[in-house]
Amino acid sequence: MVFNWFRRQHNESSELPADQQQGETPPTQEPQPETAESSTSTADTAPETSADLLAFAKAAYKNIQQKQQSQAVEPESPAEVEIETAQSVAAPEVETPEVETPKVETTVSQTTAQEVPAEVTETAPSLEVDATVAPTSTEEVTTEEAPAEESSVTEEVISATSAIEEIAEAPDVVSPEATVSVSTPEETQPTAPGNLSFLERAAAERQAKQERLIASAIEVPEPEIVQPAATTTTTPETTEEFAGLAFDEGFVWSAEILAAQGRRAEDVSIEEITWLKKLRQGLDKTRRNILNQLKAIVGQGPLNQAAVAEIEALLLQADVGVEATDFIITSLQKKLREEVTPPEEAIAYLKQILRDMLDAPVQKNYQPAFAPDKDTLNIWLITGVNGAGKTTTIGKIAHLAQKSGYKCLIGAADTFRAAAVEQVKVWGTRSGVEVISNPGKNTDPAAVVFDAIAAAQARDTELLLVDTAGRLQNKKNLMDELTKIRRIIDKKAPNAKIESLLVLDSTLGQNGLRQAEVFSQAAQLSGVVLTKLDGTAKGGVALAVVQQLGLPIRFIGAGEGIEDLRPFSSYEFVEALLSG
Ligand SMILES: Nc1nc2c(ncn2[C@@H]2O[C@H](COP(=O)(O)OP(=O)(O)OP(=O)(O)O)[C@@H](O)[C@H]2O)c(=O)[nH]1
Repeated sequence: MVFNWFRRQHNESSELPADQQQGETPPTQEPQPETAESSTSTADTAPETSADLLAFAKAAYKNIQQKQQSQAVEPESPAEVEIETAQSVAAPEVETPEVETPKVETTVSQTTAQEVPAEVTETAPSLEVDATVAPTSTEEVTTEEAPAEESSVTEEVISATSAIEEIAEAPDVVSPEATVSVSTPEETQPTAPGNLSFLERAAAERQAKQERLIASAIEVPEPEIVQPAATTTTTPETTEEFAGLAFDEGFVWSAEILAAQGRRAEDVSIEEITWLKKLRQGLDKTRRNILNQLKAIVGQGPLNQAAVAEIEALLLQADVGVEATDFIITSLQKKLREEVTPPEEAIAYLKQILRDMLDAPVQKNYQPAFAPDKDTLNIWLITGVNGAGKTTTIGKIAHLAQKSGYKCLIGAADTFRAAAVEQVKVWGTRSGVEVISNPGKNTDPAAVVFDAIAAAQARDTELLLVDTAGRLQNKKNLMDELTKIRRIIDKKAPNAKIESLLVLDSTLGQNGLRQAEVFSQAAQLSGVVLTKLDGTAKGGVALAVVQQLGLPIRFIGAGEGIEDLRPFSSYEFVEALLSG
């Protein structure tokens, strides 16, 4: 099953035609349920009290653990996966579409299958902590399960095994890792007196071993790790960590955000939690520095002049922009003047104002979810000034599309800078998506787009991402170039669904907006990708973007890694911005 990141639901099979897939997709809640009156309204199934929410988070954590364990038990021969993925990645220049297409498809499923092993691998260091206690412990475990080669070894193993079993059964003694680790030293074989019977000798050995095991177990540097990490089925503790995922405040918050959107605990995935934690962490600066104070003021009741001035200053500092700030203050004042609003409700209302603002452009041209249409060619032109994160964004979207079951291709049409093509190719390799480029110098970008569309049509590509030049020095040139590209698309792929997305660096705040205005005049923009939201105090620029440009935010980036970009959700964004 492929998780469609764009639609936030599982595709039953990425291979099925769209009409069949719809039938097989399990019904899910809209990602943003709180569009109406009450921001506290949740889906019927969503837990309501904090105790319920904690239980939900625990259940979600346990489910993720179990999924990870079952996947770890059945490894998908990572060696093969790697080889084949590498093959498909390493052959971007192959011309024959018939050969290429199945490869791309293979990459899709394998990339998905690879995720978990990759994540499990990431957790290796924590598991290796045990291994360092007993460097050969892994071998020992293997030996235990495999038939022993020599009888003396067998004997040794039998007694060691029974000792392990006994100790494992004994309460509060030692974790299996520690137990295994101590079984290493072969040279410490007991020297049982020759006149003892075999059973007596074995019992003596067992006794001696047990003593040694207990003694060594006490030496384990972290005695609190008594719980067997790999087999934990008890309720997660706050300090618990599994597969690199800690059950901490961030996990609970993320689980709550998913619960509020009607997700079931068993459907919560490690990737969604990881992303939400990252988003919240990324917006930490904006939240802590500015918007938390805003919450405090709003929570005090009707706004007096001083409070209005303070809110104004706070919002402007967060780069919310004058227009959006005015709108927020006017809406708040109206509400707080009309009725006595307890702090919690005032904050909920503030969240609703922000969500409504962020969703306004989407509601004008209603689209249920921003996603490439299945079984048709979608062409997304990616524009933006150099350094905004354009190339990185293309790579991340390509990765997301692959993972979500779309056949994807990249057209390297930023031919103005030679390095740009190379950079896009690197990201193509990372995401396992082919890049169509023209190696010649000063190639016409429109010609590259032409080739890329031809390749996309030959391969039944569903999403063609086109990198475009981002220089701003000459607005007319930019406009001419983009117009030419649009003309080629209209001619060559008249039925394609076209989006023109502007990549905007959020750390630039209001300055970025001025660039955006130039682009929106030149490029018939249909949406924005907001990058570098991690670590900026200017997260409020998202509100300025929609208010001033009237454009919806389609994706947000919160890090340099391939997983650090996701489709935008106003609900998640506002919660990350305003939840303490
Ligand atoms: N922290 C952070 N860095 C990012 C993010 N997105 C991109 N970057 C970084 O921003 C820098 C510029 O990104 P690019 O993708 O090369 O930007 P570009 O717009 O293609 O610019 P050119 O390469 O100059 O054409 C790189 O160092 C990226 O790693 C993000 O969401 N967070």
